[in-house]
Amino acid sequence: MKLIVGNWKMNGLTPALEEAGALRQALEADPVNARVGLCPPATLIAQMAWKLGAGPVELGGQDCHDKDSGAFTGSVSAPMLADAGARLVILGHSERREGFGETDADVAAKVEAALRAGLEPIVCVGESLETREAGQAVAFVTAQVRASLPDALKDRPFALAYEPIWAIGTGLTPTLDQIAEVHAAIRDALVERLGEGGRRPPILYGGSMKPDNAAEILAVPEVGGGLVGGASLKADDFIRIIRAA
Ligand SMILES: O=C(COP(=O)(O)O)[C@@H](O)CO
Repeated sequence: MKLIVGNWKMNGLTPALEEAGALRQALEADPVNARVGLCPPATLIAQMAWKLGAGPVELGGQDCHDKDSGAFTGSVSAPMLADAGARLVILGHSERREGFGETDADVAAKVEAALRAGLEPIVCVGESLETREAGQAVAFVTAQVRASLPDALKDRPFALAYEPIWAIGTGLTPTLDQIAEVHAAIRDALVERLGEGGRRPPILYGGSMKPDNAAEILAVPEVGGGLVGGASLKADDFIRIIRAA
């Protein structure tokens, strides 16, 4: 079963809760054979948890601190996300790695924090355009996989997300062959890193996934779902992607 997760990034005020309600209603009226997650800004998680109830949409955070509590002004911990109603958390997104200087070691520490809180991490990796043009995409991404995943993941549920940085929010996407090549390499790196535990996690694709390209991307071998940005903000678009799964 594919896992389709929406990442609202820093978008969404209280009225956007209606989109989550519309998503729940649509999926309850016409269920899909896919797991669906939504990661709104932290400020909306608790209200959205009421809106979504025990329905078919799981809630997630977009980041967490690696400590459970303490003097870290402005940060949100994994136990806080879980307390608000989240079950998932996106970690190591390129917008965190690039914009906030997060290293692979930082991401691994956050993954451990997420696991302590009972959250299911979605760990993001992906290369820049410069790295791809230098022919280093596979080497770069598999190095990120090896260094961002702590041993604790061996027997815990989690997902990987391959998100080429140059495809995020640009309307550009890799070719299907390029996606297949990187996803196969990620699977090999997962098994090398975590043994048998590396065979199970879904490897999502993210980066300009839209209603009109979702079906072909989701059909690529080893693509276990999608991590969707802009197209998850409106329930109608997001539902079309979910139905493509
Ligand atoms: O960043 C992502 C892709 O964003 P798009 O707007 O879909 O290009 C991914 O994490 C989903 O947010």
